[in-house]
Amino acid sequence: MRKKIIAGNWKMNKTPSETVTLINELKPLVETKDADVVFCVPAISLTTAMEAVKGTNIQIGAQNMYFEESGAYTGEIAPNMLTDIGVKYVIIGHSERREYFAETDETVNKKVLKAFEHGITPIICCGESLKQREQGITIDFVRQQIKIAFLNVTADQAKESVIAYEPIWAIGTGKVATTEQAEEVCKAIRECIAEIYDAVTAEAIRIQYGGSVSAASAPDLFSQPNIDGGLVGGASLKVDFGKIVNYNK
Ligand SMILES: O=C(CO)COP(=O)(O)O
Repeated sequence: MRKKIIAGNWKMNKTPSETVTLINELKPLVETKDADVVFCVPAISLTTAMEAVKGTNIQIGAQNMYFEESGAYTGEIAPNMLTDIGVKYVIIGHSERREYFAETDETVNKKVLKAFEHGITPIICCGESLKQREQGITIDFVRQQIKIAFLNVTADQAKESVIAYEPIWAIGTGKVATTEQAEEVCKAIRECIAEIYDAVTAEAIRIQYGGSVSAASAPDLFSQPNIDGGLVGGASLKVDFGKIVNYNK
């Protein structure tokens, strides 16, 4: 049985002091033993967020990381800067980073490999645009993203990975994918992992759904056999996140 993982992607929201306030507000609401709960906060707030969750089971994640160790890469964050403060998760290849910051399947793969070198768990994002869905190429497209993201990743590493399936047309639009649409693609992703590795790896890997997840849609989505939780944007900044984490109560 895979443990659920429910992560909030705060995107570019909340100052460091606002981060502390929001974490203190959410802390009592997201207490659960049933799921891993992760707050992915802006890089500048990682240290304060780590302090704010001390003594709880909440984990802190970054929203991006560079694939080099150190050097002349102005504005980037190195993996050992994350591990130094105890960050355990990093979102890799979010569609917003692909769209606005030139992330490609190849840079995603480099970052995934680098994260594992440092013992950081990547939350690897994939998902189709509305045009691709309308063209009927969703599964082909997502399979390609997954195959490239996992190049040279070992089976043991893949078992620890988290994949977030986020259809771009459902992000920030209030237009959540239907439970059937989300389950269909998450199942296809698991089958793709089984083809690359084996059934045991496919059974172990955790696959989230992301895109306008709300307290109302979470129970159905997270009860699907191939959906192991969610990557939540807007609703992770509100008390609603507590309801999403406790979707089954
Ligand atoms: O992009 C997302 C999470 O990474 C989803 O964002 P929303 O939940 O705001 O649609």
